[in-house]
Amino acid sequence: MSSAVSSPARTIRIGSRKSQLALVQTYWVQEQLQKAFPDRTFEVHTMSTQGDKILDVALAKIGDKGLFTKELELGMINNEIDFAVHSLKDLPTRLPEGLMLGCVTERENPADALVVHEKHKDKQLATLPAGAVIGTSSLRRLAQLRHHYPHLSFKDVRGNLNTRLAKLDAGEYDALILAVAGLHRLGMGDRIHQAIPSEVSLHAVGQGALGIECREGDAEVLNVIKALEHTPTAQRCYAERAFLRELEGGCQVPIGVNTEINGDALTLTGLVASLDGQTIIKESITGPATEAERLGTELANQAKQQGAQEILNQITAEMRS
Ligand SMILES: NCc1[nH]cc(CCC(=O)O)c1CC(=O)O
Repeated sequence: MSSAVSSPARTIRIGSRKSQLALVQTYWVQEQLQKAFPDRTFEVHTMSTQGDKILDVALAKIGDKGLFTKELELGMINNEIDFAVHSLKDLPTRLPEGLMLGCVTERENPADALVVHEKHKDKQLATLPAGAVIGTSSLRRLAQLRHHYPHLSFKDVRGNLNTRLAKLDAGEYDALILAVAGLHRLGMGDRIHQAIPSEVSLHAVGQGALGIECREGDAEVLNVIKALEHTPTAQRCYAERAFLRELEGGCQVPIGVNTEINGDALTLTGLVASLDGQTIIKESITGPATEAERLGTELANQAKQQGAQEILNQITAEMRS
């Protein structure tokens, strides 16, 4: 007599960058999925991405999108891993053929944080001395802070969070701007000196959420990762990503967003700034949360009518020269 033995559920291979933040995020995903699917096996496979290797070039000058995602995407296409966990804000708005954004997890606080050198512990952004050196690699943070606080100066900073904080503490900078979410996830929330309000600086598209990318048509994997989807975060991020997708050109651009959901309505605010912080275009749109992408695209077109395209063209030209 033969007994029918069902084949064991296939092992699911999770791809991750090797940075400390990436690993914390990936192990969190693994743990949540293991709880939801106790009979399955989840393995973590780590890979270095281009962005982990090129540390001496200003991020804004590297026009290449997907700096932190390309190797993981190749891993999925070559069937070495089944899905990849990203900080959603590092995931390009256009994905390679055959891959999709399969899940967006619940967002942490998406705001940016001011982290100061010890000697400025009594100061805030507004009261830092003239010429204080703020470390940031983000054109979005640079442009918005310049607009509100023209007395500050800005210097590029690269490397993982620990490296950046060490440079701050060594006196290379007076303060840094970092994401609240990243500091919290690494247990460094005590370094947050001031959460920067959205009136001063809008956050990056997707900031504070994790995005899980997988192969299109892999229904088994898609079904597994969907267990971690947080619908309100997903709707907000789909609107934010559509806004960015419709506006961005070849390089990093100063674009910030804010989203809110009230009942069935989603409000998206989007901002495009010139690098000197002199020109700011800020527009809002409200509509059904179920039509998130349409809202994002419409808002982008609204911003273009207000002159966003000219700002972006000028930045692209400056970056190329
Ligand atoms: N580009 C770096 C990056 N990508 C994601 C985060 C952490 C916060 C997040 O999940 O949005 C950070 C660090 C930072 O911006 O300070």
